[in-house]
Amino acid sequence: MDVRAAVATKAGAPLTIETVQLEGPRAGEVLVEIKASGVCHTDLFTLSGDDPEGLFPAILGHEGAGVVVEVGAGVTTLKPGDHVIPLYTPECRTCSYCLSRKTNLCQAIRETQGRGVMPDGTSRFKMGGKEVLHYMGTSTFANYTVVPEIALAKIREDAPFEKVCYIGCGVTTGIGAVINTAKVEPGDNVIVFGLGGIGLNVIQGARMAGADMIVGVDINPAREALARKFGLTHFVNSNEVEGDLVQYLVGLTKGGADHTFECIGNVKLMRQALECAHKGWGKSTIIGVAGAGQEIATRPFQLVTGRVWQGSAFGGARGRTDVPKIVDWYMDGKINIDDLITHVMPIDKINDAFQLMKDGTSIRSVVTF
Ligand SMILES: NC(=O)C1=CN([C@@H]2O[C@H](COP(=O)(O)OP(=O)(O)OC[C@H]3O[C@@H](n4cnc5c(N)ncnc54)[C@H](O)[C@@H]3O)[C@@H](O)[C@H]2O)C=CC1
Ligand SMILES: N[C@@H](CCC(=O)N[C@@H](CSC=O)C(=O)NCC(=O)O)C(=O)O
Ligand SMILES: [Zn+2]
Ligand SMILES: [Zn+2]
Repeated sequence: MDVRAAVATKAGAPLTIETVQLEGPRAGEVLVEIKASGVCHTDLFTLSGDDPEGLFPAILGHEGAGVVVEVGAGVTTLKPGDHVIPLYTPECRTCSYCLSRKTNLCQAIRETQGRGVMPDGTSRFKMGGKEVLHYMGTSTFANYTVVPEIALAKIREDAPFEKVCYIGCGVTTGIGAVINTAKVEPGDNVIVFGLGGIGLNVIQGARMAGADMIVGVDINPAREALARKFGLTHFVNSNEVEGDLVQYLVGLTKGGADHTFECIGNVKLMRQALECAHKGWGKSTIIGVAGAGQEIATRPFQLVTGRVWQGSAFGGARGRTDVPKIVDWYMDGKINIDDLITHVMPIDKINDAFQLMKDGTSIRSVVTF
């Protein structure tokens, strides 16, 4: 079938809207009509050429929501008409990672996903007779996509696609990092570096967890007002801090934070986030994704003296199990998504969504089909 997709032809180039041929679902796969997709900083990161796994030409997008159109042979848990959110972290429930109960990083299809192909090693997308690659196993910047059954969360049918698509990455990543990975406790002091589409959800999660001080660090002063609505208690514009930012934050939190989160993807800030965690017990969680060749560093003494450095992918969430529950939280008014979706536009305007992100004007843009 012909589908409309925003194609990333090469690193650094704008996406182009194209008619692409999509083959139907093979065994274990599902054809999904994508109704809406958020644009995450990770899409921009891969498009920029910084992603060591970035491959072109490809159809990016990993924050979608839509409806099942057709299922391939052997698919038992989904049927046409079901509403779904594609998962870049699948949940097969049978691999050793899933069965360990120690991680959400299901590895059932990770190798082929990283090569931009379906689990059988081929792509379903073609343009002008040539293969176009999948991205993160989801490729939601197309009005139809094919996704493995294990990478689809079935969600309730009354949830609006334009809002809950954001649960496909940003909401779950931010709130999940607080609840599942860091396990923030009532009364904890928290510092969040980066108040964008992820960091504001970390703030929202910290408030849900009952944190006391919730400090946000950003260079964009426009982020303060919205962050306060989500639970921020102290805003720090790092461009305005005189002297050492780490010392300033340690002073503000009277000895360091119980938990810090890096939500930018900057290795220097990852170090600062670790070093302003409390001596003896402070935990620093890296969420931001850094480019090829970037490495983190600190004095080992920072860890010897009790700080813990860890990371979080997709908020530690097991997608098929947890995503439907997060959709319920939204529908029950327990979490705020609406105020974070600052721009909605047709897929034809997707390059505007990237520009708004680069300019620091948007929190989340959602493209519709
Ligand atoms: N680990 C995971 O599972 C996931 C990781 N990510 C990553 O999280 C990071 C954040 O993504 P988004 O929130 O969508 O990006 P965003 O662009 O919406 O937000 C980034 C924020 O960082 C701020 N910032 C930039 N440079 C700064 C600096 N030097 N000091 C202080 N603040 C600064 C910006 O002003 C902005 O508010 C990205 O690296 C993204 O790739 C995103 C989703 C999932
Ligand atoms: N491909 C990159 C790393 C990209 C990355 O870290 N992705 C995150 C999700 S970011 C979502 O917006 C993730 O979950 N990673 C786990 C994984 O298995 O990919 C690189 O090679 O550095
Ligand atoms: Zn993302
Ligand atoms: Zn698995």
